[in-house]
Formats: sequence, structure tokens, C-alpha cells
Amino acid sequence: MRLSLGNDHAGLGLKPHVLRLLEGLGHEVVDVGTHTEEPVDFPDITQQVCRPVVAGEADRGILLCGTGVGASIAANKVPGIRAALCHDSYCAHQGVEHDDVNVLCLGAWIVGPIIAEDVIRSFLSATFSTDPDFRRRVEKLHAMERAAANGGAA
Ligand SMILES: O=C(CO)[C@H](O)[C@H](O)[C@H](O)COP(=O)(O)O
Repeated sequence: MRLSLGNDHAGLGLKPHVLRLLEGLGHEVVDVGTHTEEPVDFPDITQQVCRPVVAGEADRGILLCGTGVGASIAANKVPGIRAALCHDSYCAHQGVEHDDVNVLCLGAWIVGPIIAEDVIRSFLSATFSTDPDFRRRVEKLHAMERAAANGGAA
């Protein structure tokens, strides 16, 4: 899978573990940074992670910040992104299966490398269900985005 990976300063410590896992699993990873402890704003990193996902240059994205909260808020403002903050493997795979989540957010202050690995493995091994109920609901999310872009409600 082609993956876009990014973190703010608060997520930096978890990244080596995540990178090792992803590369060990054979994924193609583009690490957009940040690469130092110099504070950066999570909305900026989020946009860099999401851009290739929306453009079809990456299949999915992974974002690491302190809690995962800010990154998930920011990512869900990018049209075409369905981001989820998951700190358990059930939500990570169910989010993809039911809701076609394409960006996973993790909080490096909240979970350590072992839980992060478990969550990431679940996220990456899941695929969007063909069940028409789930497809219809995600299509409604797309409709909400289109309506917002046109300045109206869904
Ligand atoms: O957790 C976060 C947002 O939900 C992010 O990691 C923020 O960058 C976090 O707020 C960082 O805080 P800091 O005091 O700038 O390290």
C-alpha cells in the first residue's frame, strides 16, 4: 500500500516505531515530517499527509500528534478525507470496513508503540465493505461535502 505518514512535534517520538512497522510490512511510505522537535502546527502537517491521499497518490494516511484529536479534526476538514482517531484495533478495522476511513490518527502521548502497532495493523488489513448499507452511508458523507462546497446543507 502507498502510505502518507506525518506527525507534529508531539508525535515525533512514536514515528520511528511506526516507520519500522510500515516498512517491515512492505508498504511504500512517504514521511512528510516533521523530523525535529521544533514545534509545528498539526493543521499544516495534516494537510501535507492528506493531499496525496485526496490526489490518489497515496492509498491511506497516518497522522501522529500528541492526542490524535487535533489531527483528526484537521483531517476531517479536507474534502475526500474520512479520518478517525483510534486507540483500539476494533475501531481501526471497523472504521475502514463500515466508514471507509482513509486516514488514521494516533496520539503519541496516549498510546505506546505496542498499541500503536496493533491499531495500525488492523487499519491496514481492513477493506471497505461492499454491504450497500455502508456504501449508502458513505455516499451521504460525500453528499454532505458537495453540499458544503456549494454553501448549503446536505
Ligand atoms: O495533541 C495535539 C492536538 O490535539 C497536538 O499534538 C498538539 O500539537 C498538541 O496540542 C501539542 O502541544 P504543545 O504544547 O505545543 O506540545
